[in-house]
Amino acid sequence: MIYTVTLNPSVDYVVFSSVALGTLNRAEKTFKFAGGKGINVSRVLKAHQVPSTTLGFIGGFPGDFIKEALLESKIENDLIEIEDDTRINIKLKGSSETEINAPGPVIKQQDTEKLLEQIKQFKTEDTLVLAGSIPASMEPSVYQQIAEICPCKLVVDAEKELLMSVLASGPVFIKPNKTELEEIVDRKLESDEDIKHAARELIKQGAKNVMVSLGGDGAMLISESLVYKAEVPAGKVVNTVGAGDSTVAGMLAGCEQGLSLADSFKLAVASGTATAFTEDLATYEQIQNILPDVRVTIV
Ligand SMILES: Nc1ncnc2c1ncn2[C@@H]1O[C@H](COP(=O)(O)OP(=O)(O)O)[C@@H](O)[C@H]1O
Ligand SMILES: O=P(O)(O)OC[C@H]1O[C@](O)(COP(=O)(O)O)[C@@H](O)[C@@H]1O
Repeated sequence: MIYTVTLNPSVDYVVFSSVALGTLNRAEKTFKFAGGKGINVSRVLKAHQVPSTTLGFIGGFPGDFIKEALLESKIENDLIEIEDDTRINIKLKGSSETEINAPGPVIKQQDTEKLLEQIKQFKTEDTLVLAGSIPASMEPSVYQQIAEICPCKLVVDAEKELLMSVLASGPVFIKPNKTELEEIVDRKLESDEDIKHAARELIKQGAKNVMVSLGGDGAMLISESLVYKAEVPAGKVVNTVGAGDSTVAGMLAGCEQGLSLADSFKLAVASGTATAFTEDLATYEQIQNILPDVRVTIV
């Protein structure tokens, strides 16, 4: 089983509107989606017909919205109910994309312990996807703690210290975007060669594979001995929220379906791009339509 863990889920409130600060703006259209990185990974895995169970903390009316959405999509969950409200993140789609992600609810120590107990029960053949930020009330060491007790394969998509803290546990893959990788190595990455070297620094610290997403420039997959680059087709970008999560889900789906590393990577990038070209997360058909136009090469 694939378990996705989202410590800080969100309702994503997507607002298509021109934005002028300090005055009234009227939106053209709005959408509410069940979000947060692990939840998005589960939703796109579902599109690939790969089952998963989503874990984490959920509370209040935004929590009810997310549970309802998971139920509707027939995604299993073992979410822990908390008293505080799950956050609402604002995604403004004007002439450019602006995001405001909230800090998240208060998580009590006893609830963190419940989650750790759930994770300890996983089997060696399971996969745990640990993704996204942690609520401001949680200890930053929680990712490291989870990685250390996790008895199965680990996949991580998170920023800076959270990501760094799990490397020693040997995640099978991690997915920083280029900006996140630059922040980690504390320098600008101008070329594929620069990205490769930066990714290999994380491999030296324990990561098995590093998938670096490059927005409209596609992605790179770097391991100790190989480097793949994927280029994406041109298209109309509608909403990139969840594109990175879709990439993670596509990679997992490919591996789960027994595809080669290169073909899994191709499916990952097609999944990310298909999501960037649509309002919500991509459907199976949208991903399949993009797939033949993704070009993967060894660099
Ligand atoms: N402008 C775009 N055009 C085409 N594909 C895109 C675009 N932006 C994102 N994607 C796709 O989504 C993937 C993840 O996007 P990225 O922005 O790098 O990740 P994150 O959402 O984690 O910041 C990319 O590797 C690519 O496949
Ligand atoms: O946990 P964080 O880092 O605040 O990110 C949460 C946000 O990221 C998302 O999961 C989207 O992530 P990506 O665009 O990186 O795929 C949203 O659903 C959510 O609002």
